[in-house]
Amino acid sequence: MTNTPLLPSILLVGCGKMGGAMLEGWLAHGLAPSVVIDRHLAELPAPHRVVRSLEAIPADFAPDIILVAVKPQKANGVLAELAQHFPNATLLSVMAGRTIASLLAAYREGNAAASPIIIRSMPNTPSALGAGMSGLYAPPEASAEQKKQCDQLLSAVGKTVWVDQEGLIDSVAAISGSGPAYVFLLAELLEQAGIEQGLDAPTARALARGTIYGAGQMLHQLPTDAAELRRNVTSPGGTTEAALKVLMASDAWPQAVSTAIAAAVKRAKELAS
Ligand SMILES: NC(=O)C1=CN([C@@H]2O[C@H](COP(=O)(O)OP(=O)(O)OC[C@H]3O[C@@H](n4cnc5c(N)ncnc54)[C@H](O)[C@@H]3O)[C@@H](O)[C@H]2O)C=CC1
Ligand SMILES: O=C(O)[C@@H]1CCC=N1
Repeated sequence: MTNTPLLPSILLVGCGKMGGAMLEGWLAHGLAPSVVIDRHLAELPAPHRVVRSLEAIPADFAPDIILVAVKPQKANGVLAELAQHFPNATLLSVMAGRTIASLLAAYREGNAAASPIIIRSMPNTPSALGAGMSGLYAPPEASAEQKKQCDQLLSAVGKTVWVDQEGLIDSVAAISGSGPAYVFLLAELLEQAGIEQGLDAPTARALARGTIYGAGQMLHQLPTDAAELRRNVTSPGGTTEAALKVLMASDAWPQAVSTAIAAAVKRAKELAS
């Protein structure tokens, strides 16, 4: 654990792939005493605790932020239960698609008098390595302190951007929330193509992964436009140009990426309630 100040205390509801990735990063940064609810997590280093249900939370535990990281389709029951224990909580949702209005309605199913503040975010799994990229949206009624605490949590595991319209969180989900999967697919396809071209599997894997890492580092460290970095690789009449003619054909990557992102945004809208 480092000497950086403690992050806000959290009640993390759902410690799967995304909740777990963030928790890994937070534990490395120093998290105020926090509680995780998930049936699949065995234990946590003290002073943090894992419990199986809300009833098992210590009565005097009052988290700064309740972070909801269950599947969007499974949230309603959890929210209704949370509302009975924490009627005026600050909730940070990482759930794709689910709107603040739908989350509030589910909360009030459990306690009609509940008045939580709900902030939405869309992190990604590189958060586990401190290399996350998150978007956040807060409604006008959220206080500066509530926004600051949510930003602190996500900044501790990567970079953050705020959007000023709730609907744009769906665009964030499509680009950076789902984005690591697109990059991992590229790694798979490059590796496979390397094998097709005669490389042995470990060599193809090392080349594919090392290349994505190196290109990512260039994008991370240099202010240069991606297009210029691409042109720097592309010798006139050379090998890259031959490959890019295929990939950059209007019906290839430009169309496929645009259509894929639109499909992700559409799915987020379908998950709204
Ligand atoms: N996986 C990713 O890369 C990202 C996921 N998200 C969002 O994160 C949320 C979780 O997704 P994943 O982590 O991928 O799913 P997951 O299935 O890996 O994790 C969900 C976790 O919630 C737990 N859970 C289910 N019901 C519960 C309950 N009533 N109380 C406490 N825990 C409960 C499950 O045991 C599981 O560990 C989703 O809403 C998703 O939209 C957001 C950004 C990226
Ligand atoms: O696939 C999903 O719905 C979640 C949200 C972004 C990444 N994983």
